[in-house]
Amino acid sequence: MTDDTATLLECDNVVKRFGSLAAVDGMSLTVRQGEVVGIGGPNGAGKTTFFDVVTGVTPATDGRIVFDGHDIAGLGADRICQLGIARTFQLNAAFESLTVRENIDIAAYFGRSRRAIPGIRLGKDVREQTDEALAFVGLADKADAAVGQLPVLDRKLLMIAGAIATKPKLLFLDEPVGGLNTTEIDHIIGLVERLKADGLTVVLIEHVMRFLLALSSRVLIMHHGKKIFEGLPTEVAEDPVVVETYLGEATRKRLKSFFADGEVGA
Ligand SMILES: Nc1ncnc2c1ncn2[C@@H]1O[C@H](COP(=O)(O)OP(=O)(O)OP(=O)(O)O)[C@@H](O)[C@H]1O
Repeated sequence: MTDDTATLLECDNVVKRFGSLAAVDGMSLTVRQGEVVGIGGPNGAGKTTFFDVVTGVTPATDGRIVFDGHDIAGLGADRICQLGIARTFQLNAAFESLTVRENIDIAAYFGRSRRAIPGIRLGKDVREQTDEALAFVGLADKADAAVGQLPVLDRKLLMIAGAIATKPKLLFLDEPVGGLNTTEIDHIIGLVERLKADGLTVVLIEHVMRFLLALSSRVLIMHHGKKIFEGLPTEVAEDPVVVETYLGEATRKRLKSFFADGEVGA
């Protein structure tokens, strides 16, 4: 990573309180163009809340968030998406009664520019973005299926397709492989590798360490709303505080062998 790489996102001392609980407690993060930043940490550490604040799902209590030259703290999720940050959710988020294609059409239509309702008219550009996103994730054959009938992997792919149909500059993935088996995890690793190869900047949350460490160029570990570690994937299991608060000794050993010979369980 060179020093002159463009900064895409700058979060400075971000705080989110729910009553007396500081779910995010002074998080700072810089994301540069083309990076894949992985965020880990125990349940309740504040990872999703941090995503929610940056993507406008919930407003920050305090702090500065600048994306691509825009001060986005306090903007709504629709506006932030239109500026170029797309995201997926930990749990399935889709219009259940609509088809796969209709879901992606909605993302492509509303995710790029301000639109008025009523008056939806899907232009050629929207249809092309939808087709492109469906083909990219491998859901073209299921374009007309009702979302409610999809298996777990396809539902994850649907969320990713919706996100990339907005043509983002920065993609946030919240536990993209939660609940998937090993083969399915490998499938999503391949997909994120292709997004990386296309130059997309990605920030991801994941508990599955082999996913997090295989894809990330830099890793952050959160605990009690704060960043307790930031460094290279190879350094995570060497950090005594991370081992103590999050990984445990068994995972530390598995990760050491992962970097020694490329093998680790989920
Ligand atoms: N809307 C809310 N109101 C009150 N407390 C909340 C709300 N959302 C989250 N919290 C609390 O904030 C803390 C951080 O939660 P968050 O979901 O961000 O953690 P996380 O690191 O993403 O956890 P996990 O890995 O389990 O998804 C938790 O204590 C949670 O109970």
